[in-house]
Amino acid sequence: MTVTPQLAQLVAACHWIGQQGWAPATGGNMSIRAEEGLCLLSESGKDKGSLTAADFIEVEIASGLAPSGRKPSAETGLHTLIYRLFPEAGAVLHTHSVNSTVLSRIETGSALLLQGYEMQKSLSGQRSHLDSVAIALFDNDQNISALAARIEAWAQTRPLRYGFLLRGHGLTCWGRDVQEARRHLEGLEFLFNCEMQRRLLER
Ligand SMILES: CSC[C@@H](O)[C@@H](O)C(=O)COP(=O)(O)O
Ligand SMILES: [Zn+2]
Repeated sequence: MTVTPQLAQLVAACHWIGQQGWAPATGGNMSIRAEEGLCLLSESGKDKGSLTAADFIEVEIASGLAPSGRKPSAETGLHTLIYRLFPEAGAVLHTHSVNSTVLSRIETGSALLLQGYEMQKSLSGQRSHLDSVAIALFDNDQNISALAARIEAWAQTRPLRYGFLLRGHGLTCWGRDVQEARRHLEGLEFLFNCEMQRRLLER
């Protein structure tokens, strides 16, 4: 497989995610959009902090099938959903940090509201800490097709921007390219950390 600059950046992002402790024990999955209706997705069950370019599998965005017969992520259906919903999305990063896992359980509503933080401006298009950023929050489901259908239905009536949380599971976020997806991931994780500590201290 040709190692494009985006694939090289994705592999580097996976190593960084591993170093942050956001992909413990094979958790997490990562992908980029490729040519001709394909995406390149991490192979299921690997340690995502030590992936190489050879650990990424071509998957058809329309069908979710891997022509090679290799086994892409168990959460392939969420990556392909994002590429179908958002033509501008070029990279998707899914992580299992402690903060996203716990906060998504503490918050019982259908979105985590972030407001009052300068770091909201790490999210493309955000201009002020005075604005409110809603990160959609869905109940987790082992049936990925059912989960993807719920997320798709939500996105038909409400804005779905930057990423979404899965309750007790983690964060899936995206960007135009690996660089933007990585900035969104780092910004959101920083904001989750702040929000977690604010909720603990303000009780
Ligand atoms: C540690 S198991 C976690 C998995 O069920 C899943 O949530 C995950 O993120 C990784 O699955 P994978 O199939 O390796 O992409
Ligand atoms: Zn996961």
